[in-house]
Amino acid sequence: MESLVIRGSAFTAQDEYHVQPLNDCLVCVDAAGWIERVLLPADDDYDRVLANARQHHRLRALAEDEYLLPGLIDLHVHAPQWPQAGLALDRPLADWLNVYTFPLEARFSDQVFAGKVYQDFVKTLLAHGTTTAMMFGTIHVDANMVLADECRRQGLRGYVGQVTMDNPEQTPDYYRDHSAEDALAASEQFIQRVQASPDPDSLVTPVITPRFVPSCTDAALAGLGRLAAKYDLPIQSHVSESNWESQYAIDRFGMHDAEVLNRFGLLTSRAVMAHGTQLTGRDMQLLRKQQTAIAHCPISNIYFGNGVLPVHQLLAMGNRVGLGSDISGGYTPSLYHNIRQAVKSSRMLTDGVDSRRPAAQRGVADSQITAATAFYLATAGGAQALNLAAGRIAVGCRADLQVVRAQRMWKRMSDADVFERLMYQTEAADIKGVYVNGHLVYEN
Ligand SMILES: Nc1nc2[nH]cnc2c(=O)[nH]1
Repeated sequence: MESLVIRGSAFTAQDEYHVQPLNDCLVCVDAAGWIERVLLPADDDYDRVLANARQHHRLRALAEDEYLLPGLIDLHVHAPQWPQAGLALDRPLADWLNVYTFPLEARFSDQVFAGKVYQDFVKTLLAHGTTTAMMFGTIHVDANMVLADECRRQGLRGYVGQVTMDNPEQTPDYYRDHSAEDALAASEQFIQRVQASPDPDSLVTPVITPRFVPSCTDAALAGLGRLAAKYDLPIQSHVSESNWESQYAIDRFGMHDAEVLNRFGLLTSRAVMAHGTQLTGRDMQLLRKQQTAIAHCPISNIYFGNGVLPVHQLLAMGNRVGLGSDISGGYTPSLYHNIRQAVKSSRMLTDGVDSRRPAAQRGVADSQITAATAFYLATAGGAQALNLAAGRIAVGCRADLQVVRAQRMWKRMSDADVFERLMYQTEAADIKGVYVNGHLVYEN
């Protein structure tokens, strides 16, 4: 017997390029939080299930201007950077890290401060329709436990990483793991504490998190590769984010950072690498071979990326791609804003931006993506990257869902028009309810 039935019209990604509208459907959620049936009005059981849910007060009937969508999956976000979202984005990456980001992250040695920030941050993600987030924490085990606990308390599906950064040449004295051994011990301690904490809904997963190649010694990278294999855990890092970062790996290792990460066992089918704007064709093939996903962070990439990720080409090659807000390289926690930017950046990549060149030589042909593809990245693509049964309104997926109110529905619109309106105009105020594992975790 279902414990919740949601009646209304819905949209879900059918594949990388198409959206499936589900008009006036019933989404039936079982007691364990899985979608067990999706019924359309023409289905035999529809009237019986509807009447039954009504009778047992298990029905949520959406208003005419409300739509059901899968919860969004943020594949790359730095939780401790929430207090500086929207600051200092004119600085180059290395400068932004040293002057703004490292001093802020160092403050998370204070658990009270961590508690304040993480409570607000988790609430804010849910309020923007994000139901799963893959997050960097800091180097502090206790503060990362505060973040893990906050995810469980508020009902966010959280992938939480104990950050490793032990290279004295690229990290400041006041914010660094003292040695590779210390860093690995802290990571293992965090893994064991998360895994020992009660978590009936399996909401929190620890993540192996080398910050990026420059901030880690060889010993730390090698040890993290071993820990990921020992505990069979997801991995997150940055890859080829900027010209500077790419060149750094070439200077230190004589190879690209994707190859470095692979050499240390850090490119696996459970790994998610952020940005990738400077990946070469060979790097992309390596990621595809390893089934390592890329977290596309289109807003952040404008500031730090020195280029646009060719999403269309990556999907056509069979690479796994999802979407990330990259708070605070990106200024907003809204994946809706990132969906829009993903489409806009892809169009600029196609057309090029220097109008002094002949039109045919300005851009990279056939790079544009549609809102349907950007929505795929933020839902089903993210779920695939995490090997998670979620991100779609379909039988066998977790009931991670959001109810969104569409704006200005004064004229009859096709399903395609309604979908596009939702992608381009949804703001946090329009998100009326959010479910994770079938539990209502946010209501507006
Ligand atoms: N965007 C971004 N890139 C990084 N590279 C290393 N650390 C960071 C970070 O915090 N944000």
